[in-house]
Amino acid sequence: MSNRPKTEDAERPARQPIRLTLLPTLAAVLWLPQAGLLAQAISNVADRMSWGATILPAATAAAIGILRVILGALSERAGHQHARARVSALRMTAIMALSERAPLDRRAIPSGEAASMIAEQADSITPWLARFGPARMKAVLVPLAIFLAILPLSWTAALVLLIAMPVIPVFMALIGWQAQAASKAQLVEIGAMNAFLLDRLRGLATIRGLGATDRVATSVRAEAEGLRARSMAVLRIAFLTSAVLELFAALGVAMVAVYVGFHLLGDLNFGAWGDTLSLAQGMFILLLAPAFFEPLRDLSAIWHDKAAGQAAQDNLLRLSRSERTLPEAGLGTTPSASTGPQAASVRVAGLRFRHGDDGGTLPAGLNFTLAAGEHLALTGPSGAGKTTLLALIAGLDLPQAGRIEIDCEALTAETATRLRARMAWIGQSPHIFAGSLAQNVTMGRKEIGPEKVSRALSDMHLGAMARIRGTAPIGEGGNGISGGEALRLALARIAVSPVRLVLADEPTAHLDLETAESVTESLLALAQGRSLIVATHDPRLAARMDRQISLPAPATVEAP
Ligand SMILES: Nc1ncnc2c1ncn2[C@@H]1O[C@H](COP(=O)(O)OP(=O)(O)OP(=O)(O)O)[C@@H](O)[C@H]1O
Repeated sequence: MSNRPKTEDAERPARQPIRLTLLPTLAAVLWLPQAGLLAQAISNVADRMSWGATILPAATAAAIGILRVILGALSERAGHQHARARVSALRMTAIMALSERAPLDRRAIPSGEAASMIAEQADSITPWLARFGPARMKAVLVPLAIFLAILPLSWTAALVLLIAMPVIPVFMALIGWQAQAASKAQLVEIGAMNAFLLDRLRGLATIRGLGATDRVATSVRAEAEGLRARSMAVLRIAFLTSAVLELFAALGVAMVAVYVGFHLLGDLNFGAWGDTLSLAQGMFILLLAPAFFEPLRDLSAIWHDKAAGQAAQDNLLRLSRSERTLPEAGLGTTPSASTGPQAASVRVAGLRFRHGDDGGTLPAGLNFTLAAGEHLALTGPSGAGKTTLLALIAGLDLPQAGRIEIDCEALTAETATRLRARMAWIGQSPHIFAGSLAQNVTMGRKEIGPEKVSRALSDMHLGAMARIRGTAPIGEGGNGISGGEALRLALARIAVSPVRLVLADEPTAHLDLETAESVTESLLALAQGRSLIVATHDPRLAARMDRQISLPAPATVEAP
Protein backbone atom coordinates (compact mmCIF):
# COMPACT_ATOMS: atom_id res chain seq x y z
CA MET A 1 0.00 0.00 0.00
CA SER A 2 1.15 3.55 -0.56
CA ASN A 3 2.05 6.00 2.20
CA ARG A 4 0.50 8.81 0.25
CA PRO A 5 -1.06 11.48 2.48
CA LYS A 6 -4.71 11.86 1.49
CA THR A 7 -5.85 15.13 -0.08
CA GLU A 8 -8.95 15.01 2.18
CA ASP A 9 -6.65 14.95 5.23
CA ALA A 10 -4.81 17.99 3.90
CA GLU A 11 -8.12 19.77 3.27
CA ARG A 12 -9.32 19.39 6.84
CA PRO A 13 -9.47 22.83 8.52
CA ALA A 14 -6.15 23.68 10.13
CA ARG A 15 -7.10 23.74 13.83
CA GLN A 16 -4.64 23.64 16.67
CA PRO A 17 -5.24 21.25 19.58
CA ILE A 18 -7.11 23.16 22.32
CA ARG A 19 -4.21 22.87 24.80
CA LEU A 20 -1.97 24.78 22.39
CA THR A 21 -4.42 27.70 22.35
CA LEU A 22 -5.24 27.56 26.07
CA LEU A 23 -1.66 27.60 27.39
CA PRO A 24 -0.72 31.03 25.95
CA THR A 25 -4.07 32.40 27.16
CA LEU A 26 -3.35 31.08 30.65
CA ALA A 27 0.12 32.68 30.52
CA ALA A 28 -1.49 36.01 29.55
CA VAL A 29 -4.25 35.81 32.21
CA LEU A 30 -1.60 35.17 34.88
CA TRP A 31 -0.60 38.82 34.36
CA LEU A 32 -3.63 39.75 36.48
CA PRO A 33 -2.35 38.26 39.78
CA GLN A 34 1.18 39.34 38.85
CA ALA A 35 0.05 42.93 38.28
CA GLY A 36 -1.99 42.83 41.53
CA LEU A 37 1.06 41.69 43.52
CA LEU A 38 3.34 44.25 41.85
CA ALA A 39 0.86 47.05 42.58
CA GLN A 40 0.66 45.88 46.18
CA ALA A 41 4.48 45.81 46.49
CA ILE A 42 4.79 49.37 45.07
CA SER A 43 2.05 50.60 47.36
CA ASN A 44 3.79 48.97 50.36
CA VAL A 45 7.03 50.76 49.45
CA ALA A 46 5.13 54.07 49.19
CA ASP A 47 3.47 53.40 52.58
CA ARG A 48 6.96 52.68 54.05
CA MET A 49 5.89 49.24 55.26
CA SER A 50 8.41 46.61 56.39
CA TRP A 51 10.72 44.95 53.80
CA GLY A 52 9.08 41.63 54.53
CA ALA A 53 5.66 43.01 53.54
CA THR A 54 7.16 44.33 50.27
CA ILE A 55 9.43 41.47 49.32
CA LEU A 56 6.80 38.74 49.64
CA PRO A 57 4.39 40.12 46.96
CA ALA A 58 7.33 41.21 44.79
CA ALA A 59 8.92 37.73 44.95
CA THR A 60 5.58 36.03 44.23
CA ALA A 61 5.06 38.37 41.24
CA ALA A 62 8.55 37.44 39.98
CA ALA A 63 7.75 33.71 40.39
CA ILE A 64 4.49 34.16 38.43
CA GLY A 65 6.49 36.04 35.79
CA ILE A 66 8.91 33.10 35.43
CA LEU A 67 5.96 30.69 35.22
CA ARG A 68 4.43 32.84 32.46
CA VAL A 69 7.66 32.84 30.48
CA ILE A 70 7.95 29.04 30.78
CA LEU A 71 4.30 28.53 29.77
CA GLY A 72 4.69 30.95 26.87
CA ALA A 73 7.88 29.27 25.59
CA LEU A 74 6.43 25.76 25.92
CA SER A 75 3.23 26.66 24.11
CA GLU A 76 5.07 28.55 21.38
CA ARG A 77 7.37 25.58 20.76
CA ALA A 78 4.47 23.10 20.71
CA GLY A 79 2.45 25.40 18.43
CA HIS A 80 5.36 25.78 16.06
CA GLN A 81 5.97 22.03 15.93
CA HIS A 82 2.30 21.39 15.23
CA ALA A 83 2.28 23.98 12.46
CA ARG A 84 5.46 22.60 10.86
CA ALA A 85 3.99 19.09 10.87
CA ARG A 86 0.88 20.39 9.13
CA VAL A 87 2.90 22.33 6.54
CA SER A 88 5.08 19.26 5.88
CA ALA A 89 1.92 17.18 5.36
CA LEU A 90 0.52 19.78 2.95
CA ARG A 91 3.82 19.94 1.06
CA MET A 92 4.02 16.14 0.88
CA THR A 93 0.46 15.88 -0.47
CA ALA A 94 1.22 18.52 -3.11
CA ILE A 95 4.52 16.84 -4.09
CA MET A 96 2.82 13.44 -4.34
CA ALA A 97 0.09 14.98 -6.49
CA LEU A 98 2.76 16.52 -8.73
CA SER A 99 4.57 13.20 -9.04
CA GLU A 100 1.29 11.56 -10.01
CA ARG A 101 0.29 14.23 -12.49
CA ALA A 102 -0.24 12.88 -15.98
CA PRO A 103 2.62 14.13 -18.18
CA LEU A 104 0.05 14.62 -20.95
CA ASP A 105 -1.87 17.23 -18.92
CA ARG A 106 -1.32 20.46 -20.82
CA ARG A 107 -3.37 22.47 -18.29
CA ALA A 108 -0.99 21.57 -15.45
CA ILE A 109 0.32 24.41 -13.26
CA PRO A 110 3.72 25.56 -14.66
CA SER A 111 6.82 24.14 -12.89
CA GLY A 112 8.14 27.53 -11.67
CA GLU A 113 4.77 28.38 -10.13
CA ALA A 114 4.48 24.95 -8.49
CA ALA A 115 8.03 25.26 -7.10
CA SER A 116 7.20 28.69 -5.69
CA MET A 117 4.01 27.34 -4.04
CA ILE A 118 5.76 24.38 -2.45
CA ALA A 119 8.98 26.11 -1.44
CA GLU A 120 8.63 29.78 -0.52
CA GLN A 121 4.85 30.34 -0.33
CA ALA A 122 4.29 27.33 1.96
CA ASP A 123 6.61 28.91 4.53
CA SER A 124 4.04 31.62 5.19
CA ILE A 125 1.58 28.97 6.46
CA THR A 126 3.67 28.19 9.56
CA PRO A 127 3.39 31.56 11.38
CA TRP A 128 -0.36 31.66 10.70
CA LEU A 129 -0.99 28.14 12.02
CA ALA A 130 1.39 28.53 14.96
CA ARG A 131 0.19 31.93 16.15
CA PHE A 132 -3.30 32.71 14.92
CA GLY A 133 -5.31 30.24 17.08
CA PRO A 134 -3.67 31.25 20.40
CA ALA A 135 -3.80 34.96 19.46
CA ARG A 136 -7.53 34.75 18.68
CA MET A 137 -8.28 32.96 21.96
CA LYS A 138 -6.20 35.51 23.88
CA ALA A 139 -7.96 38.40 22.13
CA VAL A 140 -11.34 37.05 23.29
CA LEU A 141 -10.54 35.98 26.86
CA VAL A 142 -7.80 38.30 28.14
CA PRO A 143 -9.57 41.68 27.58
CA LEU A 144 -12.71 40.15 29.13
CA ALA A 145 -10.79 39.00 32.22
CA ILE A 146 -9.10 42.40 32.58
CA PHE A 147 -12.42 44.23 32.12
CA LEU A 148 -14.03 42.06 34.84
CA ALA A 149 -11.03 42.69 37.14
CA ILE A 150 -11.16 46.49 36.69
CA LEU A 151 -14.97 46.93 36.75
CA PRO A 152 -15.42 46.31 40.52
CA LEU A 153 -12.68 48.90 41.24
CA SER A 154 -13.64 51.65 38.79
CA TRP A 155 -16.53 51.76 36.37
CA THR A 156 -15.02 54.81 34.63
CA ALA A 157 -11.73 53.04 33.75
CA ALA A 158 -13.71 49.97 32.64
CA LEU A 159 -15.98 52.19 30.51
CA VAL A 160 -13.01 53.91 28.81
CA LEU A 161 -11.57 50.51 27.88
CA LEU A 162 -14.95 49.29 26.71
CA ILE A 163 -15.41 52.29 24.41
CA ALA A 164 -11.91 52.06 22.91
CA MET A 165 -11.98 48.30 22.33
CA PRO A 166 -14.82 47.47 19.87
CA VAL A 167 -13.48 49.95 17.30
CA ILE A 168 -10.41 47.76 16.92
CA PRO A 169 -11.99 44.40 15.92
CA VAL A 170 -14.49 46.14 13.63
CA PHE A 171 -11.69 47.96 11.85
CA MET A 172 -9.61 44.77 11.74
CA ALA A 173 -12.46 42.80 10.15
CA LEU A 174 -12.96 45.50 7.51
CA ILE A 175 -9.28 45.58 6.67
CA GLY A 176 -8.96 41.78 6.96
CA TRP A 177 -11.08 41.21 3.85
CA GLN A 178 -8.89 43.54 1.87
CA ALA A 179 -5.72 41.99 3.30
CA GLN A 180 -6.84 38.49 2.24
CA ALA A 181 -7.57 39.61 -1.31
CA ALA A 182 -4.30 41.57 -1.53
CA SER A 183 -2.25 38.62 -0.19
CA LYS A 184 -3.89 36.24 -2.64
CA ALA A 185 -3.13 38.59 -5.52
CA GLN A 186 0.46 38.93 -4.30
CA LEU A 187 0.97 35.15 -4.16
CA VAL A 188 -0.52 34.73 -7.63
CA GLU A 189 1.91 37.38 -8.86
CA ILE A 190 4.90 35.68 -7.14
CA GLY A 191 3.93 32.30 -8.63
CA ALA A 192 3.42 33.76 -12.11
CA MET A 193 6.74 35.60 -11.87
CA ASN A 194 8.55 32.36 -10.93
CA ALA A 195 6.88 30.44 -13.74
CA PHE A 196 7.69 33.20 -16.21
CA LEU A 197 11.35 33.42 -15.12
CA LEU A 198 11.94 29.66 -15.19
CA ASP A 199 10.33 29.39 -18.60
CA ARG A 200 12.44 32.23 -20.06
CA LEU A 201 15.64 30.91 -18.43
CA ARG A 202 15.03 27.51 -19.99
CA GLY A 203 14.59 29.14 -23.37
CA LEU A 204 17.48 31.61 -22.98
CA ALA A 205 19.43 30.20 -25.93
CA THR A 206 16.38 30.52 -28.22
CA ILE A 207 15.67 34.05 -26.96
CA ARG A 208 19.28 35.09 -27.66
CA GLY A 209 19.22 33.34 -31.02
CA LEU A 210 16.12 35.26 -32.09
CA GLY A 211 17.54 38.55 -30.79
CA ALA A 212 14.54 38.91 -28.46
CA THR A 213 16.60 39.63 -25.32
CA ASP A 214 15.40 43.23 -25.00
CA ARG A 215 11.76 42.32 -25.43
CA VAL A 216 12.03 39.56 -22.80
CA ALA A 217 13.89 41.92 -20.45
CA THR A 218 11.01 44.41 -20.85
CA SER A 219 8.45 41.73 -20.00
CA VAL A 220 10.50 40.64 -16.96
CA ARG A 221 10.60 44.29 -15.86
CA ALA A 222 6.81 44.55 -16.31
CA GLU A 223 6.26 41.34 -14.29
CA ALA A 224 8.57 42.63 -11.54
CA GLU A 225 6.71 45.95 -11.51
CA GLY A 226 3.40 44.08 -11.12
CA LEU A 227 4.84 42.16 -8.18
CA ARG A 228 6.16 45.38 -6.62
CA ALA A 229 2.71 46.99 -6.89
CA ARG A 230 1.02 43.96 -5.27
CA SER A 231 3.61 43.85 -2.47
CA MET A 232 3.13 47.57 -1.81
CA ALA A 233 -0.66 47.04 -1.62
CA VAL A 234 -0.16 44.35 1.04
CA LEU A 235 2.32 46.51 2.97
CA ARG A 236 0.00 49.54 2.79
CA ILE A 237 -2.82 47.53 4.36
CA ALA A 238 -0.43 46.16 7.00
CA PHE A 239 0.81 49.63 7.97
CA LEU A 240 -2.71 51.09 7.96
CA THR A 241 -4.00 48.37 10.30
CA SER A 242 -1.13 48.80 12.76
CA ALA A 243 -1.41 52.60 12.70
CA VAL A 244 -5.15 52.53 13.50
CA LEU A 245 -4.67 49.94 16.21
CA GLU A 246 -1.76 51.72 17.84
CA LEU A 247 -3.74 54.96 17.81
CA PHE A 248 -6.80 53.53 19.54
CA ALA A 249 -4.71 51.46 21.96
CA ALA A 250 -2.57 54.49 22.87
CA LEU A 251 -5.65 56.70 23.30
CA GLY A 252 -7.34 54.10 25.51
CA VAL A 253 -4.28 53.65 27.75
CA ALA A 254 -3.67 57.41 27.93
CA MET A 255 -7.28 58.13 28.93
CA VAL A 256 -7.17 55.49 31.68
CA ALA A 257 -3.79 56.86 32.89
CA VAL A 258 -5.13 60.45 32.94
CA TYR A 259 -8.25 59.38 34.81
CA VAL A 260 -6.36 57.28 37.39
CA GLY A 261 -3.67 59.97 37.86
CA PHE A 262 -6.17 62.80 38.46
CA HIS A 263 -8.36 60.52 40.60
CA LEU A 264 -5.38 59.67 42.87
CA LEU A 265 -4.55 63.41 43.06
CA GLY A 266 -8.15 64.00 44.18
CA ASP A 267 -9.20 66.03 41.08
CA LEU A 268 -11.56 63.49 39.52
CA ASN A 269 -13.56 62.18 42.45
CA PHE A 270 -15.90 59.89 40.58
CA GLY A 271 -15.95 56.56 38.86
CA ALA A 272 -14.98 54.27 41.78
CA TRP A 273 -18.48 53.29 42.87
CA GLY A 274 -18.63 56.24 45.34
CA ASP A 275 -15.29 55.31 46.86
CA THR A 276 -11.73 56.49 46.25
CA LEU A 277 -9.09 54.30 44.60
CA SER A 278 -6.10 53.37 46.75
CA LEU A 279 -2.58 53.67 45.27
CA ALA A 280 -2.43 49.85 44.93
CA GLN A 281 -5.79 49.81 43.08
CA GLY A 282 -4.75 52.70 40.85
CA MET A 283 -1.43 51.02 40.01
CA PHE A 284 -3.26 47.76 39.34
CA ILE A 285 -5.56 49.48 36.81
CA LEU A 286 -2.60 51.29 35.22
CA LEU A 287 -0.66 48.04 34.84
CA LEU A 288 -3.65 46.24 33.34
CA ALA A 289 -4.67 48.91 30.80
CA PRO A 290 -1.86 48.22 28.23
CA ALA A 291 -2.36 44.46 28.69
CA PHE A 292 -6.04 44.98 27.76
CA PHE A 293 -5.02 46.08 24.25
CA GLU A 294 -1.98 43.83 23.83
CA PRO A 295 -3.84 40.67 22.65
CA LEU A 296 -5.72 42.76 20.08
CA ARG A 297 -2.46 44.24 18.80
CA ASP A 298 -0.96 40.73 18.61
CA LEU A 299 -4.02 39.52 16.71
CA SER A 300 -3.77 42.40 14.28
CA ALA A 301 -0.08 41.63 13.62
CA ILE A 302 -0.99 38.01 12.91
CA TRP A 303 -3.97 39.01 10.76
CA HIS A 304 -1.61 39.43 7.83
CA ASP A 305 0.04 36.07 8.54
CA LYS A 306 -3.49 34.66 8.35
CA ALA A 307 -4.19 36.28 5.00
CA ALA A 308 -0.87 35.15 3.49
CA GLY A 309 -1.00 31.70 5.15
CA GLN A 310 -4.54 30.97 4.01
CA ALA A 311 -3.77 32.04 0.45
CA ALA A 312 -0.62 29.86 0.44
CA GLN A 313 -2.60 26.90 1.85
CA ASP A 314 -5.27 27.35 -0.84
CA ASN A 315 -2.53 27.26 -3.47
CA LEU A 316 -1.03 24.05 -2.07
CA LEU A 317 -4.47 22.42 -1.96
CA ARG A 318 -5.08 23.51 -5.57
CA LEU A 319 -1.78 21.86 -6.48
CA SER A 320 -2.87 18.69 -4.67
CA ARG A 321 -6.06 18.44 -6.72
CA SER A 322 -4.44 17.42 -9.99
CA GLU A 323 -7.18 16.96 -12.58
CA ARG A 324 -5.38 14.41 -14.72
CA THR A 325 -3.39 11.88 -12.74
CA LEU A 326 -1.46 8.83 -13.85
CA PRO A 327 -3.58 5.66 -13.82
CA GLU A 328 -3.13 3.83 -10.49
CA ALA A 329 -1.15 6.80 -9.19
CA GLY A 330 0.20 6.39 -5.67
CA LEU A 331 0.73 2.63 -5.77
CA GLY A 332 4.36 2.72 -6.84
CA THR A 333 6.28 -0.51 -7.41
CA THR A 334 9.98 -0.99 -7.92
CA PRO A 335 10.93 -3.34 -10.72
CA SER A 336 12.67 -6.44 -9.46
CA ALA A 337 16.39 -6.34 -10.29
CA SER A 338 16.75 -10.11 -10.26
CA THR A 339 14.57 -10.73 -13.30
CA GLY A 340 17.15 -9.34 -15.78
CA PRO A 341 16.22 -8.20 -19.29
CA GLN A 342 13.44 -10.26 -20.82
CA ALA A 343 11.26 -9.15 -23.63
CA ALA A 344 7.65 -8.06 -23.14
CA SER A 345 4.86 -8.61 -25.64
CA VAL A 346 2.31 -5.89 -26.45
CA ARG A 347 -1.19 -6.16 -27.92
CA VAL A 348 -3.19 -3.11 -28.97
CA ALA A 349 -6.82 -3.72 -29.92
CA GLY A 350 -9.55 -1.30 -31.07
CA LEU A 351 -7.87 1.72 -29.43
CA ARG A 352 -9.65 5.09 -29.29
CA PHE A 353 -8.27 8.11 -27.51
CA ARG A 354 -8.72 11.88 -27.37
CA HIS A 355 -6.64 14.31 -25.26
CA GLY A 356 -9.24 15.98 -23.00
CA ASP A 357 -12.41 17.32 -24.60
CA ASP A 358 -10.76 19.42 -27.27
CA GLY A 359 -7.32 17.80 -27.76
CA GLY A 360 -5.89 15.71 -30.58
CA THR A 361 -6.97 12.16 -31.29
CA LEU A 362 -5.43 8.84 -32.27
CA PRO A 363 -6.41 7.10 -35.51
CA ALA A 364 -9.59 5.29 -34.50
CA GLY A 365 -9.58 1.57 -33.80
CA LEU A 366 -5.82 0.90 -33.83
CA ASN A 367 -4.88 -2.79 -33.78
CA PHE A 368 -1.43 -4.42 -33.73
CA THR A 369 0.64 -6.95 -31.84
CA LEU A 370 4.29 -6.79 -30.87
CA ALA A 371 5.84 -10.17 -30.20
CA ALA A 372 8.29 -10.49 -27.30
CA GLY A 373 11.71 -9.29 -28.49
CA GLU A 374 10.33 -7.65 -31.63
CA HIS A 375 11.45 -4.18 -32.70
CA LEU A 376 8.76 -1.96 -34.19
CA ALA A 377 8.88 1.49 -35.81
CA LEU A 378 5.84 3.78 -35.59
CA THR A 379 5.97 6.21 -38.49
CA GLY A 380 3.56 8.73 -39.94
CA PRO A 381 3.20 12.49 -40.36
CA SER A 382 3.54 15.00 -37.56
CA GLY A 383 0.49 15.04 -35.28
CA ALA A 384 -0.58 11.54 -36.33
CA GLY A 385 -0.42 10.37 -32.71
CA LYS A 386 2.86 8.42 -32.44
CA THR A 387 3.89 9.98 -29.10
CA THR A 388 0.34 9.64 -27.81
CA LEU A 389 0.31 5.94 -28.68
CA LEU A 390 3.64 5.41 -26.89
CA ALA A 391 2.26 7.27 -23.85
CA LEU A 392 -0.82 5.01 -23.78
CA ILE A 393 1.36 1.88 -24.00
CA ALA A 394 3.43 3.31 -21.13
CA GLY A 395 0.19 3.59 -19.12
CA LEU A 396 0.55 7.37 -18.73
CA ASP A 397 -3.15 7.66 -19.56
CA LEU A 398 -5.94 5.21 -20.32
CA PRO A 399 -7.72 4.93 -23.69
CA GLN A 400 -11.40 5.84 -23.90
CA ALA A 401 -12.06 2.56 -25.72
CA GLY A 402 -10.12 -0.52 -26.72
CA ARG A 403 -7.50 -2.55 -24.94
CA ILE A 404 -3.74 -2.61 -24.42
CA GLU A 405 -2.11 -5.78 -23.08
CA ILE A 406 1.45 -6.10 -21.83
CA ASP A 407 2.60 -9.70 -21.50
CA CYS A 408 -1.05 -10.78 -22.02
CA GLU A 409 -2.14 -8.69 -19.00
CA ALA A 410 -4.61 -5.85 -19.62
CA LEU A 411 -3.23 -2.39 -18.88
CA THR A 412 -5.85 -0.85 -16.58
CA ALA A 413 -5.98 1.70 -13.77
CA GLU A 414 -5.16 -1.16 -11.39
CA THR A 415 -2.21 -2.62 -13.29
CA ALA A 416 -0.66 0.46 -14.98
CA THR A 417 2.02 1.26 -12.39
CA ARG A 418 3.15 -2.37 -12.06
CA LEU A 419 3.27 -2.92 -15.81
CA ARG A 420 5.02 0.43 -16.36
CA ALA A 421 7.83 -0.76 -14.10
CA ARG A 422 8.86 -3.14 -16.94
CA MET A 423 9.23 -0.30 -19.43
CA ALA A 424 11.65 2.54 -20.11
CA TRP A 425 11.04 5.72 -22.05
CA ILE A 426 13.61 7.67 -24.00
CA GLY A 427 12.75 10.95 -25.69
CA GLN A 428 14.61 13.41 -27.91
CA SER A 429 16.36 15.22 -25.08
CA PRO A 430 16.56 13.12 -21.92
CA HIS A 431 17.37 15.00 -18.74
CA ILE A 432 20.99 14.76 -17.64
CA PHE A 433 21.63 15.72 -14.02
CA ALA A 434 24.59 17.68 -12.72
CA GLY A 435 26.95 14.89 -11.58
CA SER A 436 29.37 12.32 -12.94
CA LEU A 437 28.65 9.94 -15.83
CA ALA A 438 28.34 7.05 -13.35
CA GLN A 439 25.95 9.00 -11.12
CA ASN A 440 23.79 9.70 -14.15
CA VAL A 441 23.64 5.97 -14.86
CA THR A 442 22.98 4.68 -11.33
CA MET A 443 20.61 7.54 -10.40
CA GLY A 444 21.17 6.69 -6.74
CA ARG A 445 20.33 2.99 -7.17
CA LYS A 446 22.80 1.37 -4.76
CA GLU A 447 22.34 -2.13 -6.20
CA ILE A 448 24.00 -1.04 -9.47
CA GLY A 449 27.71 -1.67 -8.98
CA PRO A 450 30.66 -0.01 -10.83
CA GLU A 451 31.22 -3.01 -13.17
CA LYS A 452 27.62 -2.89 -14.35
CA VAL A 453 27.93 0.84 -14.91
CA SER A 454 31.16 0.63 -16.95
CA ARG A 455 29.73 -2.27 -19.02
CA ALA A 456 26.62 -0.25 -19.79
CA LEU A 457 28.73 2.82 -20.68
CA SER A 458 30.97 0.85 -23.04
CA ASP A 459 27.94 -0.96 -24.60
CA MET A 460 26.59 2.53 -25.37
CA HIS A 461 29.97 3.56 -26.86
CA LEU A 462 30.79 5.86 -23.96
CA GLY A 463 33.65 3.74 -22.58
CA ALA A 464 36.46 6.01 -23.84
CA MET A 465 34.69 9.09 -22.55
CA ALA A 466 34.17 7.48 -19.15
CA ARG A 467 37.89 6.66 -18.93
CA ILE A 468 38.91 10.24 -19.75
CA ARG A 469 36.32 12.00 -17.60
CA GLY A 470 36.40 9.65 -14.60
CA THR A 471 34.27 11.20 -11.86
CA ALA A 472 34.39 14.72 -13.32
CA PRO A 473 30.89 16.24 -13.16
CA ILE A 474 28.72 17.04 -16.16
CA GLY A 475 26.91 20.37 -15.99
CA GLU A 476 23.18 20.75 -15.33
CA GLY A 477 20.99 19.59 -18.22
CA GLY A 478 23.90 17.80 -19.95
CA ASN A 479 26.02 20.94 -20.23
CA GLY A 480 29.48 19.77 -21.36
CA ILE A 481 28.44 16.73 -23.40
CA SER A 482 26.96 16.56 -26.88
CA GLY A 483 23.31 15.80 -27.69
CA GLY A 484 24.26 12.36 -29.02
CA GLU A 485 26.34 11.58 -25.91
CA ALA A 486 23.46 12.69 -23.67
CA LEU A 487 21.14 10.27 -25.50
CA ARG A 488 23.63 7.39 -25.22
CA LEU A 489 24.11 8.18 -21.51
CA ALA A 490 20.34 7.97 -21.04
CA LEU A 491 20.37 4.63 -22.90
CA ALA A 492 23.09 3.38 -20.50
CA ARG A 493 20.74 4.34 -17.65
CA ILE A 494 18.11 2.02 -19.16
CA ALA A 495 20.69 -0.71 -19.90
CA VAL A 496 21.36 -1.23 -16.16
CA SER A 497 17.62 -1.47 -15.39
CA PRO A 498 15.46 -4.61 -15.52
CA VAL A 499 13.49 -3.24 -18.45
CA ARG A 500 11.63 -5.49 -20.90
CA LEU A 501 10.10 -2.96 -23.23
CA VAL A 502 11.84 0.20 -24.48
CA LEU A 503 9.66 3.03 -25.78
CA ALA A 504 11.69 5.56 -27.78
CA ASP A 505 10.15 8.82 -28.96
CA GLU A 506 12.11 10.23 -31.90
CA PRO A 507 15.52 9.49 -30.37
CA THR A 508 17.43 10.60 -33.48
CA ALA A 509 15.48 13.80 -34.23
CA HIS A 510 17.68 16.92 -34.65
CA LEU A 511 20.89 14.82 -34.83
CA ASP A 512 23.33 14.87 -37.75
CA LEU A 513 23.61 11.70 -39.82
CA GLU A 514 26.71 10.37 -38.06
CA THR A 515 25.41 11.01 -34.53
CA ALA A 516 21.98 9.60 -35.45
CA GLU A 517 23.75 6.48 -36.70
CA SER A 518 25.70 6.04 -33.44
CA VAL A 519 22.54 6.60 -31.35
CA THR A 520 20.73 4.01 -33.53
CA GLU A 521 23.54 1.49 -32.89
CA SER A 522 23.38 2.15 -29.14
CA LEU A 523 19.59 1.82 -29.15
CA LEU A 524 19.81 -1.50 -30.98
CA ALA A 525 22.49 -2.71 -28.55
CA LEU A 526 20.20 -1.78 -25.65
CA ALA A 527 17.19 -3.44 -27.31
CA GLN A 528 18.95 -6.80 -27.68
CA GLY A 529 16.78 -9.34 -25.89
CA ARG A 530 14.19 -6.62 -25.20
CA SER A 531 11.14 -5.40 -27.08
CA LEU A 532 11.36 -1.97 -28.68
CA ILE A 533 8.82 0.47 -30.09
CA VAL A 534 10.30 3.56 -31.63
CA ALA A 535 8.29 6.54 -32.93
CA THR A 536 10.33 8.17 -35.65
CA HIS A 537 10.50 10.27 -38.79
CA ASP A 538 14.01 8.92 -39.50
CA PRO A 539 13.77 6.38 -42.37
CA ARG A 540 17.24 4.96 -41.53
CA LEU A 541 16.23 4.21 -37.94
CA ALA A 542 12.83 2.84 -39.06
CA ALA A 543 14.58 0.55 -41.57
CA ARG A 544 16.63 -1.04 -38.77
CA MET A 545 13.45 -2.25 -37.02
CA ASP A 546 11.82 -5.63 -37.68
CA ARG A 547 8.57 -4.02 -38.75
CA GLN A 548 6.96 -0.62 -39.37
CA ILE A 549 3.44 0.66 -38.74
CA SER A 550 2.53 3.93 -40.37
CA LEU A 551 -0.18 6.03 -38.68
CA PRO A 552 -2.37 8.03 -41.06
CA ALA A 553 -2.26 11.83 -41.27
CA PRO A 554 -4.38 13.61 -38.62
CA ALA A 555 -6.76 15.01 -41.27
CA THR A 556 -7.99 11.50 -42.01
CA VAL A 557 -8.50 10.80 -38.31
CA GLU A 558 -11.99 10.16 -37.07
CA ALA A 559 -12.77 11.40 -33.56
CA PRO A 560 -13.68 8.73 -31.06
N1 LIG B 1 -1.04 16.79 -23.90
C1 LIG B 1 -1.82 17.01 -24.95
N2 LIG B 1 -3.03 17.56 -24.77
C2 LIG B 1 -3.85 17.77 -25.82
N3 LIG B 1 -3.56 17.44 -27.09
C3 LIG B 1 -2.36 16.88 -27.33
C4 LIG B 1 -1.43 16.63 -26.28
N4 LIG B 1 -0.33 16.06 -26.81
C5 LIG B 1 -0.57 15.95 -28.14
N5 LIG B 1 -1.78 16.44 -28.45
C6 LIG B 1 -2.40 16.44 -29.79
O1 LIG B 1 -2.60 15.08 -30.15
C7 LIG B 1 -2.29 14.87 -31.51
C8 LIG B 1 -1.20 13.81 -31.64
O2 LIG B 1 -0.01 14.34 -31.08
P1 LIG B 1 1.31 13.47 -30.99
O3 LIG B 1 2.32 14.29 -30.28
O4 LIG B 1 0.97 12.15 -30.44
O5 LIG B 1 1.70 13.31 -32.53
P2 LIG B 1 3.04 12.76 -33.17
O6 LIG B 1 2.64 11.84 -34.25
O7 LIG B 1 3.93 12.20 -32.11
O8 LIG B 1 3.66 14.10 -33.73
P3 LIG B 1 5.22 14.44 -34.01
O9 LIG B 1 5.68 13.50 -35.06
O10 LIG B 1 5.18 15.84 -34.49
O11 LIG B 1 5.91 14.28 -32.70
C9 LIG B 1 -1.86 16.22 -32.06
O12 LIG B 1 -3.01 16.77 -32.69
C10 LIG B 1 -1.50 17.03 -30.84
O13 LIG B 1 -1.76 18.39 -31.05
